[in-house]
Amino acid sequence: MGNVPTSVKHCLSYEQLIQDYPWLGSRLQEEKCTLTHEYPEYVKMIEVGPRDGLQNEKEMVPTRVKIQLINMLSETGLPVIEATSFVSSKWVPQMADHTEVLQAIHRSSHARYPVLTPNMHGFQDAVAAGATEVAVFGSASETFSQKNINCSIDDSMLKFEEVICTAKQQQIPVRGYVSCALGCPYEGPIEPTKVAEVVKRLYELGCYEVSLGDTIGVGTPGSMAKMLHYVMEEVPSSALAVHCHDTYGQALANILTALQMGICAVDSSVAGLGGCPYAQGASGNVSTEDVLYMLHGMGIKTGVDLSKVIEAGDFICKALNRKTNSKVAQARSKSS
Ligand SMILES: CC(C)(COP(=O)([O-])OP(=O)([O-])OC[C@H]1O[C@@H](n2cnc3c(N)ncnc32)[C@H](O)[C@@H]1OP(=O)([O-])[O-])[C@@H](O)C(=O)NCCC(=O)NCCSC(=O)C[C@@](C)(O)CC(=O)[O-]
Repeated sequence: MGNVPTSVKHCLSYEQLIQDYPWLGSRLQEEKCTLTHEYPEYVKMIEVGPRDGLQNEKEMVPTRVKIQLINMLSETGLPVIEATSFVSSKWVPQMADHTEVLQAIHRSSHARYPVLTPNMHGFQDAVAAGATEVAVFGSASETFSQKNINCSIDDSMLKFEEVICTAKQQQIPVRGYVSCALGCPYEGPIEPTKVAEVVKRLYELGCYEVSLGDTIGVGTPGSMAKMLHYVMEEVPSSALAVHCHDTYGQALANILTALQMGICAVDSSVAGLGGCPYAQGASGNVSTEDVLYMLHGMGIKTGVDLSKVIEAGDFICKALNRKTNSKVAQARSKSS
């Protein structure tokens, strides 16, 4: 460690920081205690890498690679891993192997494996493939709804209602997404009241949790706080999650803002993979590694092993011949 420049040392882990600067220990410990009064003690991490992270890849990712990625993520302690989506392979060819993926993964008894199902067709295929949890995905933008799922917001709600009612009868939990919660690639800014209305509709239809998607990563702590203010007037914070893309480098700040406002469920993607096929310019989701590093540094529990997530990130980046988008993984590889 002696020859490592200070700037690099600053990139090392929280634990390493305390080891290198023992006098900081008590101060950081005090900060940790103060912070946990304001933030949740536990945050549920929803890993969306195998689905949102991979759906936009131009080259087909071999099915065995997807399976191994999910198996590695299952070893990390992540409580939720979104495995794939049952959408049209004409629209999203990368997810065409959904059945093989879902049937071959080793499911951990500690994790859940939701899959996306936009309509009854997808829901029935998913259940036949062994899905035990599904997610419907709507939008707060009319144009995005048309481009993404080929129907209006109102029509999408009719399709979701059918899925949710049938899922309820089969005791299958349904999660909901609302895309464009902080901006749309076609319509620009979206009124927070419109976001709140769509979130409320999904919640009242029976989604146990609704994830607020900053689909193109244009949000800031200011717009996140404003949007959440309106949404939380309609739906309790315990039924909300945030799903931030990092296009403008605001994702961690936006997540922190959401935590301050009582949200304790965060979507993220290993190695920061991702982008949406119907959202030009959307960069990857916030990386799971970076969110974990922030939360653990604040003394917030997740039950997830950061080192094992970094290993899974290394694996998928090598398979895709890609550099990780995670700052934490980059810093760790420089320091090792
Ligand atoms: C929604 C559909 C299926 C409607 O697609 P459509 O063409 O409007 O559907 P349709 O009902 O008119 O049927 C046309 C054909 O598609 C088939 N079909 C119909 N449904 C299915 C299905 N589920 N699976 C497989 N096939 C299906 C159906 O059987 C028929 O086949 P044909 O008779 O012509 O041979 C289509 O628009 C689609 O697949 N869109 C892809 C949407 C998608 O996956 N987007 C990316 C995920 S959303 C996202 O990334 C955002 C999020 C969630 O991460 C949050 C955020 O960041 O904001």
